[in-house]
Amino acid sequence: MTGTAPDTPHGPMPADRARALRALLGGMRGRLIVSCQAPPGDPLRSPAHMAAMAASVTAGAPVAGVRVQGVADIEAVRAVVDLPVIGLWKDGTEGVYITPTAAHARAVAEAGAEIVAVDATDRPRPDGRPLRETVEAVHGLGRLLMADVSTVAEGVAAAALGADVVSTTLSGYTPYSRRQPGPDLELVAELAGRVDVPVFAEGRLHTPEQAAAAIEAGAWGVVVGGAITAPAAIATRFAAALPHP
Ligand SMILES: CC(=O)N[C@H](C=O)[C@@H](O)[C@H](O)[C@H](O)COP(=O)(O)O
Repeated sequence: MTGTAPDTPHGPMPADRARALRALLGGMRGRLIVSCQAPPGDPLRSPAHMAAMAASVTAGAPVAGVRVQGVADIEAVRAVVDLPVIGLWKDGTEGVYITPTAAHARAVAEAGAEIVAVDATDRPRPDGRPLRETVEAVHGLGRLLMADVSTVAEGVAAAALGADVVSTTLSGYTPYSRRQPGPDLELVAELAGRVDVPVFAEGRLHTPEQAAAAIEAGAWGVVVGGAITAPAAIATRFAAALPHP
């Protein structure tokens, strides 16, 4: 990680704020961030349930932060969890849907997320505006930006635009990226060698061994979702291992 402070559109971020944000990232080094999200239609899909999930996970385990979807969920989690929140807003299900515009990013930041996760893939954005506008909006509100990418080139481009962290979140979810059952540790390693901002491993981390391997591959931290917070997915894996699933 470099010591560079993110700039606001009106000049450099105040030194104390920049120090606080650097400290926040420092606190995630080598550690686990838990993504607390439930898909539409899931019985756990509500701000109250996600707040309880986040509170339960973080009270019982040495977790360095949580990743939370949706303005209402972020506000609910913020009220009960005293850890850094990586916030996002999924709007839609196709193409660029993770915090797709600067307006979405502003709402996520204002809901209380210290880090705003946004789709930074090389696909058309729904409002046709450049990613740079979102980066500026997030920095203007004194927050950090996590670039969710699917390839090395996307991570390099996002870091060059001012993303404060890069995450492998979307590897396997764009038509042109590697598809595999487990995490894309190759992408983690390649990105870690190419960008000088922290790289997070995220997506299909199913086991503690994979999480450790991601750190070994160069990840600053790991973000784990379904393997911890999606009961049906966990139950399915157990059932699938039995003779009569
Ligand atoms: C592709 C996409 O929309 N990923 C989302 C990003 O926030 C979430 O649905 C994932 O749960 C999260 O990235 C963690 O991944 P996993 O649940 O595999 O540990």
